[in-house]
Amino acid sequence: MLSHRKISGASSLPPPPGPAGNPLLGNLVYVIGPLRNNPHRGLASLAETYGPILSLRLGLTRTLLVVSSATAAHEALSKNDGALAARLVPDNVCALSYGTTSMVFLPSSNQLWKQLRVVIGAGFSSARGLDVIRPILLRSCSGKPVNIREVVNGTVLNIISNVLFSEDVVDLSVQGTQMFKGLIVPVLEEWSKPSVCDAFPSFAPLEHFLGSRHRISTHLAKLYKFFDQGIIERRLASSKNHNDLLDVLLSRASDTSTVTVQWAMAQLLRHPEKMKKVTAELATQLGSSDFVMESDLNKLPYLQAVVKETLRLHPAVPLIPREVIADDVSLGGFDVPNGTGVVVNLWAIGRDKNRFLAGQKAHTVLGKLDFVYRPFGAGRRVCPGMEYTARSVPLLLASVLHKVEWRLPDGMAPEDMDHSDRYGTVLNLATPLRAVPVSPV
Ligand code: HEM
Repeated sequence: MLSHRKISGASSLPPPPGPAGNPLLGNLVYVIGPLRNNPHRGLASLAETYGPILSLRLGLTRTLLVVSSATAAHEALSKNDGALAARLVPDNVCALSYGTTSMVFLPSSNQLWKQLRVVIGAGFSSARGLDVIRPILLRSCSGKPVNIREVVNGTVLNIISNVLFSEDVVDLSVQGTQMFKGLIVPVLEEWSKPSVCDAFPSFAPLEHFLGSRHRISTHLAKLYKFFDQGIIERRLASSKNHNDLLDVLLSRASDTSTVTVQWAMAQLLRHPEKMKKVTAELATQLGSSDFVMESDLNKLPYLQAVVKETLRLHPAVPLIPREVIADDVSLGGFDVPNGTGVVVNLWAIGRDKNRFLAGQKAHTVLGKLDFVYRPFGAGRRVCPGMEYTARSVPLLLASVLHKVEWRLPDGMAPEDMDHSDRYGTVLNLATPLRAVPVSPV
């Protein structure tokens, strides 16, 4: 549940601008209405009217600040790192006490949070696990359409579970992926939606018995059972932190990487001349070698730029939710009281027309970008998978592309592809990407 802290005393600074709201509900109707689906787009268009720092009121007491420029994000996440080091905890993640035990939501002062960051940092800083990318190449160039997400996801889950538990979660030869996805998808879907309890905590008991909290508890219980009795039982049984690490595996690590590879493939299929350039780079640099190795990556600057550009246009985590936990905080010259929720809109920042002249056109500024737009966040809560992803996602993309020619199914033209997105726990393609792998001539 969103915490309701005491608002600090009067400030001489003005509050940020924002749309007028109902006296009782504030902007709540807007937040659980038009902003419920694709909030990254709705918030970006509000920023066009109200500027890079705007405020929304939820109910009588809760204020949400939306940050939509790189400068304001830097001020929020880096300069005010300590003051904004807490996560905004939405009501929906409180089911089965998830929000109070998950590393993603624990306060940064919590001992378990500190321990888990060390565990993850150590596990993901080594090259361990990356060799399981190879099975992607075991697929045949069948000439039949395949779902790119499914091609990549089983492998990603195995990379991550190998790093965390030294064991495969998904046996690629059986249908483990499907079973796993069937259990996790409903949880992720529910988590991504705002709840009326975010503004009115007193509704929580009702939600607990009838609403989304009840549904999430049921789904989560099934998922925990799957892991406790399932494929990785032996290993996890000896790990004291297994649910905490499991949470990282489920909610953060696997879908973010999969969806990034999927978006990169979508952009390349939509821009065949860029696809040609990236596959030519692979052919020149890797020659007859069957597998892409991590050591090959520094010979593939164009492919690396494709990944960066993908993260700019389609950040897997488009909104970063934080909460102010200190007094006397100001952002962009506005007063930001203790207890204010702050949402950094990475999607809007990556498409800032003043900064990226290319606007929404992908690949035209390839190579010139660095992570200035922060697709992994910043400060003490920066994504602990950042460095690992910088190695694993290019390696995954290279493995999908090397020695395979990908075509759109059913004679579809690149301009007919559906490029719209869908906000969930990660920013996904609204229409799953299907393509046909064939052996290159
Ligand atoms: C394309 C891949 C990924 C992207 C775009 C991404 C993005 C992000 C972003 C934007 C945040 C919020 C950071 C902030 O608040 O400043 C985050 C947090 C997090 N990420 Fe990632 N991530 C990716 C992959 C991974 C991987 C592979 C892991 C596995 C270790 C991971 C684990 C986490 C965790 C545990 C947090 C919460 C950290 C905390 O609150 O202390 N992520 N990620």
